[in-house]
Amino acid sequence: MLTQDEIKQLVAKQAAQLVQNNMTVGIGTGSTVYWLIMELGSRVKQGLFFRAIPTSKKTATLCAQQNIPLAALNDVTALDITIDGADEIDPNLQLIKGGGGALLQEKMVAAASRELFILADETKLVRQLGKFPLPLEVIPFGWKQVQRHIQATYNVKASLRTKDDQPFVSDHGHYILDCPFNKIEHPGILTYDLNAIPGVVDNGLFINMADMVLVGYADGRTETLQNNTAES
Ligand SMILES: O=C(CO)[C@H](O)[C@H](O)COP(=O)(O)O
Repeated sequence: MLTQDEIKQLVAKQAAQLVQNNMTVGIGTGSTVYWLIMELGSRVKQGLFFRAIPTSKKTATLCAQQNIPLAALNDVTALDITIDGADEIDPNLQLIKGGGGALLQEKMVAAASRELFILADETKLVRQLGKFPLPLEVIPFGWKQVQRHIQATYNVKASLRTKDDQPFVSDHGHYILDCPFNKIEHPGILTYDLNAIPGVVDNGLFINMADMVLVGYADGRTETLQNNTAES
């Protein structure tokens, strides 16, 4: 049986084969994507040339260490593909992302891509989104107002994400509120409602964005799930 980390390596290795010469590729953030970057680094050593648009400072640093050429989102008109991880994936391939705090840049890069390809180990598949606390990226000014709004509207206790006993600060200088909705009945509606709250920059729901999910299982199998439904 494979460990979770070995499953991440397995799917990352397969996904790295999607990258072809001269492509512009969005590179996600997280422990699964770490293995993707390592694999792409080896392919670059063997002569592959592509441009990476990183979704976080962490990913940019890892790509640079692997000699993967980087470009900024503003330097390109469109990306061929973005490969990223996810925190939860429902049967319609709706996602919760942002466990690593990079949701804003991840969503912008994914939105500019012709295809969003998600890598996951089987623990990320859920029947309904919401067990994983939904990250809300908020501006630090008046963040407690947003927290109160979430409590009053949804009866959900949003907690300020911290790191070393200090508020976690995103690459863009924002805070993150983690919101344990538990069950999200209508993610497509919730994403609009949340983003309409003053002070919210974005939320971790990725609705109708993923085209494919490559899932790895502990027994070494992998499976590709395709997006064939629209969100209710
Ligand atoms: O959204 C993300 C970062 O903001 C990651 O893709 C998500 O948290 C999954 O991470 P991992 O591959 O480490 O399980």
